[in-house]
Amino acid sequence: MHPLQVAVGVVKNPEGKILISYRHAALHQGGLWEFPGGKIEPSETAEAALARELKEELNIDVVSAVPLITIRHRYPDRFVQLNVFLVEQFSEEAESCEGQPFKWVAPYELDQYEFPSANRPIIAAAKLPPYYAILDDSAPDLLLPNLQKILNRGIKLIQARLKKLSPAAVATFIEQAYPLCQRHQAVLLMNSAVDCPAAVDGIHLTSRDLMMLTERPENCRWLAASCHNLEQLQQAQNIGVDFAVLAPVLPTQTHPGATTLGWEQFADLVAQVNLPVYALGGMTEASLDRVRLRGGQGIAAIRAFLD
Ligand SMILES: Nc1nc2c([nH]c(=O)n2[C@H]2C[C@H](O)[C@@H](COP(=O)(O)OP(=O)(O)OP(=O)(O)O)O2)c(=O)[nH]1
Ligand SMILES: [Mg+2]
Repeated sequence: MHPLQVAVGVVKNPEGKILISYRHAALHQGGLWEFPGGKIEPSETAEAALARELKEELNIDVVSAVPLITIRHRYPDRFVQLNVFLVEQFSEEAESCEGQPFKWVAPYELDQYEFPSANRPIIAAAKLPPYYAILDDSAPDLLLPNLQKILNRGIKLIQARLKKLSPAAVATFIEQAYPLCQRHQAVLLMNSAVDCPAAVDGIHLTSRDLMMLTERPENCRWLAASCHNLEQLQQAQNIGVDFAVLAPVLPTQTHPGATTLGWEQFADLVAQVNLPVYALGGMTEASLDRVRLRGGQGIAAIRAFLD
């Protein structure tokens, strides 16, 4: 059976607030909040349906939309494919054209609203930025200067992969790095291979640690995982990981000679799970459009943000 095709917009205004609207109780999945959108007509592209729905529902003219995430979800009574776009460029002020209540909310406030169950990964994708920097300790003296470089570049999501440092050195690093990240409103995750002595914003699981879990660890604000194949991506989805990093997409200096997925397999794997997925391996900031066209959330990199 083919899913019902739906176009959905995560509309973000210049202050970074996101538009949510209330689904009338009589509708399928009614009485819940949603991102605006609706069914794609047989003759329409997803982009055209998105523009039409946002005009009909909110009188918004879409200027540009980029793919954010695609969700396939089976409700007891309906199988849907939600083709979700990020809309940061639009004209006209939003208004309620169908009498539906709507609100602009900060990304962190999205958790306070009840959405249809298919929306959980959409909310993660809406909160997550396009770039994910991996800070490694191959040169321990450069850890803080490199972190500063990444933050100055405006990167808002960072993983500390400190596999060589002693626990004491990790503790000292966090003492300095975490307040710095908070001042820049950046999220700091610690790789699960590191014995983390102090609180940060969450954990990035190695693929090995991911496969050993049977459920999501408690008290973990953000949970990410490294994946290399479908089995790992599915495990990440099953235990409720917020986002995954899929690697290596292209050849890289850090892993010379490793077998790479290539773009086609990246797209094919991403399409099989409902998760925001960052591409890692041979990426630069300029690869973002290519990743988005293949269903990815964005770019993860070790060196690309340090040049
Ligand atoms: N617009 C939207 N639909 C969602 C979201 N999450 C979710 O599961 N859905 C589902 C609910 C519905 O089964 C389907 C959207 O179909 P719909 O019936 O609202 O479509 P529409 O706006 O074209 O409505 P209509 O004119 O046909 O009444 O997608 C979401 O965040 N936004
Ligand atoms: Mg609608």
